[in-house]
Amino acid sequence: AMTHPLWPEIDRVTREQLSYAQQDVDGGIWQLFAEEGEMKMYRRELEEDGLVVDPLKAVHQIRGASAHEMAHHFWSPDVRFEWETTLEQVTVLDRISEDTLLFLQLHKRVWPTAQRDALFWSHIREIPKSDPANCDAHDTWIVCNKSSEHPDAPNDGKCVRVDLTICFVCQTFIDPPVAEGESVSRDNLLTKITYCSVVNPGGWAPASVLRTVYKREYPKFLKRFTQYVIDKTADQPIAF
Ligand SMILES: O=S(=O)(CCO)c1ccc(-c2ccc(C3CCCC3)c([C@@H]3C[C@@H]3c3ccccn3)c2)cc1
Repeated sequence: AMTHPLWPEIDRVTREQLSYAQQDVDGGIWQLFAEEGEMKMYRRELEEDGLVVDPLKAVHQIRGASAHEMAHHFWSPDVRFEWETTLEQVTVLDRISEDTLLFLQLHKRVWPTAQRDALFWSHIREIPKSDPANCDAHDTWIVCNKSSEHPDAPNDGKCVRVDLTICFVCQTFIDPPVAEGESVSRDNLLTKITYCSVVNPGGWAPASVLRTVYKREYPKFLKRFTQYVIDKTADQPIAF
């Protein structure tokens, strides 16, 4: 709840990530490295202590599912294995509040690097209409994932612990607009997605291997995830 010791960090980081996600990808610092249909993926080449960190920013737009549906399925532990292909284990260590969970994830080993795990809080919230970040969207949702500590998941050296900050921002526009009182169909839902990720691999990994994995895995993940939500919600009433 709001009184949880992590709450101030969760609130601050979520706000910071929302504004970071909404900054335009000016061609200057961001390098377009993948483009498929409406999906465009950018990265910045960045190394910290010789480790590839390469911040990533992806923008995508889809029809047929709402911002709430996209954000909810990205956040929900129950469906994670239905779309995430790089995980071996997912554990929810703590339910910090109704909309904030503490995850421990074991990632599949990326040869020849050591196996990685990730310990992070995951917070979902709707951005109120009054918030200027919402601009003219029908609804705006954000999921923010940020590495954290937890007594039940000490960094025991069996795995290399990554450090990650991730945000998944979704905005739904009703396009074309429908008259008051008219029902909205799924075809009218135009949802814009911005996905930002900074993953520090936490220990040595060859730059060439990581950059190859990033180039392969990120486009695959965003395409697979969005299609999964569209398919899963197709015959259900729209959840805004
Ligand atoms: O958006 S999320 O929160 C979705 C919840 O799972 C998330 C996304 C990605 C990661 C992640 C963690 C570790 C690693 C590497 C680092 C060295 C060896 C493994 C990677 C590499 C980049 C590749 C990758 C990219 C996309 C998806 C999965 N794998 C990614 C973690 C969380």
